[in-house]
Amino acid sequence: MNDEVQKQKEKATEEVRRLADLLFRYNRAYYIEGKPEVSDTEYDRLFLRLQELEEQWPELKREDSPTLRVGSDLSSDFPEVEHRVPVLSLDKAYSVEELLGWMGRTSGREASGLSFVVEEKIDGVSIVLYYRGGILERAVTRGNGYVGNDVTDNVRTIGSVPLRLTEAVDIAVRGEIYLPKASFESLNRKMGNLYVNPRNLAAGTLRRVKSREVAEVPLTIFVYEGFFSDGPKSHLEILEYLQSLGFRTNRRVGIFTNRTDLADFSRRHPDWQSGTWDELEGYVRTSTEERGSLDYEIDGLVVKINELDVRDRLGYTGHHPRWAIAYKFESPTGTSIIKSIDIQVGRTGRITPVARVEPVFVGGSTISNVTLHNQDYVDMLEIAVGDQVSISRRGDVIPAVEEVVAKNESGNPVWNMPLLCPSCGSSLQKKGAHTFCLNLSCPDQVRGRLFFFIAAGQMDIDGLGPETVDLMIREGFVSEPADLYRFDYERLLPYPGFGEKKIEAIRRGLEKSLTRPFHTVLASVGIPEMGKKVIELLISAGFRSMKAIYALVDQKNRDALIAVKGIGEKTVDTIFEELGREAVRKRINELAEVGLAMEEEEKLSIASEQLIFAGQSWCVTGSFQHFNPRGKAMELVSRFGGSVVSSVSGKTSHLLAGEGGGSKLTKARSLGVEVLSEEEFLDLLASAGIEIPSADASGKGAS
Ligand SMILES: NC(=O)c1ccc[n+]([C@@H]2O[C@H](COP(=O)([O-])OP(=O)(O)OC[C@H]3O[C@@H](n4cnc5c(N)ncnc54)[C@H](O)[C@@H]3O)[C@@H](O)[C@H]2O)c1
Ligand SMILES: [Zn+2]
Repeated sequence: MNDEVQKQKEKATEEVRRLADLLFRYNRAYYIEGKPEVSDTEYDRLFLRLQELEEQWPELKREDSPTLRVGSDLSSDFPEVEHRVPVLSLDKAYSVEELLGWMGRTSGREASGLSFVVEEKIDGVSIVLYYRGGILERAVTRGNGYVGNDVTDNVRTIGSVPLRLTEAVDIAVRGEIYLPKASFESLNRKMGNLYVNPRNLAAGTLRRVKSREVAEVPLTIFVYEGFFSDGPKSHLEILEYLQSLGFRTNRRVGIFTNRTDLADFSRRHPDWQSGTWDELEGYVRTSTEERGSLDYEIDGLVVKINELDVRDRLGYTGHHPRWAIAYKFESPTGTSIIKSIDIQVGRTGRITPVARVEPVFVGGSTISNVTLHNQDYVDMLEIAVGDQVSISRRGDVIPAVEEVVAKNESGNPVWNMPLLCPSCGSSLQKKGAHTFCLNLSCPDQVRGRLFFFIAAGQMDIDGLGPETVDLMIREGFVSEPADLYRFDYERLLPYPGFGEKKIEAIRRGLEKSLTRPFHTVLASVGIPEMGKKVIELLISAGFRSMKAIYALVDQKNRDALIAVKGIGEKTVDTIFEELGREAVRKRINELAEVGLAMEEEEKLSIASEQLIFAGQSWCVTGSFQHFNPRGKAMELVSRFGGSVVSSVSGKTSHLLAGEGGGSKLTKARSLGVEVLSEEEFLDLLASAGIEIPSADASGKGAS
């Protein structure tokens, strides 16, 4: 060996050692502590580099190399059991070319050509279910691939995991347990935003020692692999068989082959995508685009050889099967530096730290502010000013700091909440995960409350915008919502920009807002936990007036509220606490005095033939002549039996598209959602005898 080569080898030895040490450490943090130290992209980069070096210098490959094993998530809280089937990781591809290259190589030797099944790679927690005689015997985590943790009691609480199959078979099944995105957001908010993503929350839940706590989290499962002595000959047959046994499988599956019997596949599974290899690229593109609209997180696609005899021949490495590969999506994550951390005072007095970061382009937009939620979140991630952090933005979700990538070098300590409110100077107080300013006349809170009150979707007061209200607060003219109705607007005349006309418009807007129904008035007050949904539940449960709601609180009748389906204990506690506060009651009573509704009017009953939107799911995009804001069109949809969603997905049946509809329109077209113009929508309403508002009735947007 000449000197140059010797030198290179020494360098490689050092790098291999360093990479292996790092990957061991990151595995531990990720799988065992559930607190990743680096982003997945960074982890994957190091992993690939190690693989590359080991290929170049096989003699440097350690027996315990992280590339040879599955990262272990074994915990000492649960008994360990041996797996009876291989439970491994997956080999990875990062581009469609790489994917096709792999498909070409693996099928090269197969004269007849193979077929490949493409599944979504669910970003959840891997689980193996063992059934004996058709009865769930054991549920075991992946562990290190050979030994896993027995979490049967916890998994039994998951409704979609069948405890008894339709046939008395002995079978091992692999699947992914996950938490739907929608449940994650609300649940995590309740837990003080302790988890960075649904996977972490699901993993944390499965490791709870008390199964009763697991049962409270709406986990669900997709199964994607079955092991049994005989039966199915292909992966498609496995999926069909699993379904017939009562398992929940993902219907979003594709099959790609250059074989001539492709038509048979599509006949057999009309709901599955099928095509030739050439069509795979398009499928990957569509899947990538649709990813944000799914109710679960996926981090890629898994491509598997369909023919089981070929699989058997190819077998496994210690790390992954040779007959499957994961195509990983580009992660919607970027890194940036925290320039400063400010705090914001919300309308309820809640204090939120916000990181100001160097602008970074993530998931389709430039981000310069990222919420840090609360002190607990900051402490958990150990965030300090000057730190380099990774920031993610998944789908429509608000941007989040996922982790610290590199600590600042100036020695800045982990950020700490100030002791005093930046707006009013009162002492802050921590309640649960959050910190509050308790001063009800705190200027930021007043501003937040009034802005909320007048906003579109709440009282929606025409002519009265945040700038005017801000001016009035600064001048000390208003501090309570009712003040807006009591103020003499003539007093604004001396201020620049205020003429008779404008003041008349404000008056008209306020006048009109006096007709808003009780549920809108109450929601506009902005009482914590008393949002539109809860108020709707209260009203349908018969608590139709402020008087009736006060009576509940005064009689301390918690049970009556808890009995309302959809209202939880925590909500009841908060409602009781809030409505017990003198300042809150005063605020509401003043609104009654200025003439706002304090009782819900009886709904005119709607004839069943008018429920023209029943069973439909509508979304809206663009702007309209007759519906301004456009939510008014959606109010009609829900009044006449339909449901309304904020983004287009496979479950959306109709899109109402006005002037200038953007990505929702494109997406709706690609998903085959029925698209209606404003004119067509009006025709539909007219034909059902539903009264149509006159064009631009609100006067907003008119010049
Ligand atoms: N950030 C970190 O510090 C860190 C540390 C370790 C691992 N990681 C991440 O985890 C990855 C490796 O982890 P891994 O081995 O647990 O998972 P993986 O990404 O290699 O994927 C394998 C897993 O995918 C799951 N899966 C979901 N849907 C599937 C389907 N339809 N068919 C088959 N399998 C399906 C299975 O549970 C399987 O075990 C790395 O690439 C990295 O992104 C990150
Ligand atoms: Zn304050």
